[in-house]
Amino acid sequence: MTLNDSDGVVTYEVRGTTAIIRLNRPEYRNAQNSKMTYALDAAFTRAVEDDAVKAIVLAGNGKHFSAGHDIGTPERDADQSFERKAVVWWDHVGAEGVDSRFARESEVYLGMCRRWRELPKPVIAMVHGACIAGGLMLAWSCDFIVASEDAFFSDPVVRMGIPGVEYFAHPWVTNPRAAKEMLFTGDRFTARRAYELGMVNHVVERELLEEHTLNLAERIGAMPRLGLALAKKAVNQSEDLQGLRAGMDSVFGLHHAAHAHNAEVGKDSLAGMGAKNMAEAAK
Ligand SMILES: C/C=C/C(=O)SCCNC(=O)CCNC(=O)[C@H](O)C(C)(C)COP(=O)(O)OP(=O)(O)OC[C@H]1O[C@@H](n2cnc3c(N)ncnc32)[C@H](O)[C@@H]1OP(=O)(O)O
Repeated sequence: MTLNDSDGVVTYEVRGTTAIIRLNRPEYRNAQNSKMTYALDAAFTRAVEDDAVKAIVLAGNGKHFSAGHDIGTPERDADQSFERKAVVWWDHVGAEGVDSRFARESEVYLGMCRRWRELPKPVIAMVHGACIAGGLMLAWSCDFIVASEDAFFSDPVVRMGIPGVEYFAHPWVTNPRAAKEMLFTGDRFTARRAYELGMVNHVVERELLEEHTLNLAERIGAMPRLGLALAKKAVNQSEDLQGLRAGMDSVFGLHHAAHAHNAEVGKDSLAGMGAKNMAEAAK
């Protein structure tokens, strides 16, 4: 069964006991706007609610897994025009200052990724090509990351004056020194390096990526449902006791200090550099 959301920015397919959700803006390297994020949320919900689905795979169509947040396509989000869905009480504090951006990023970036991390079914990120900034957030909120040899990972947003992506898991999914290297240099970490750091579970040849990931998902899906859900919660709770959740909350404030600084000096944090300049700077 294959279903597309109304705009096709995410596709949904079930094979065996595995739901495969794919980011689908290949022409923009799967740059994420709110339309995609909400479509992704709907796809995850669909997979959770389908009793026949035991595990979920998250992938990207086209050359790359994801180029991160949309910082320049015609459909990119604008804070003031964002159609808020859940953070309704923020609607009552006006929309002239930081509130709009804060509401949007709380919900669409940090909030959604945390919600997906808590899905009661196992989720595997199947990563090929670029997995940059907002792309990391998606991969990190999954339980496993399986990467092809050509995959690379980076968080280059210090170039925009921002201290890392909203879902600030860097020191937990790697280690503090590697996190600083990733942030201070903006360098791309190869799949092998990410594997050595413990960020990635398996690295496989590109041609074998899908087969390997789907086999893994089916194998995991054969485990008892409740056992899996509890084991997932157990590990997530352990990470939170090691400070992940509270750390992210505290860094979210620094993130917004950076946005406020950029606004104060007359820059647009994200669109300011633009995707082309970011791509050029990373070479
Ligand atoms: C807190 C912030 C969080 C964030 O996530 S900020 C976003 C950070 N992301 C980046 O810095 C990635 C920038 N993009 C790249 O480095 C490269 O791209 C890639 C390595 C991902 C892919 O390279 P290649 O395969 O050669 O494609 P291409 O020709 O550079 O891009 C194809 C089209 O996709 C657009 N695009 C790429 N990334 C983004 C993006 N993140 N937001 C919006 N558009 C993007 C380009 O501009 C271009 O578009 P056109 O065909 O119209 O020239």
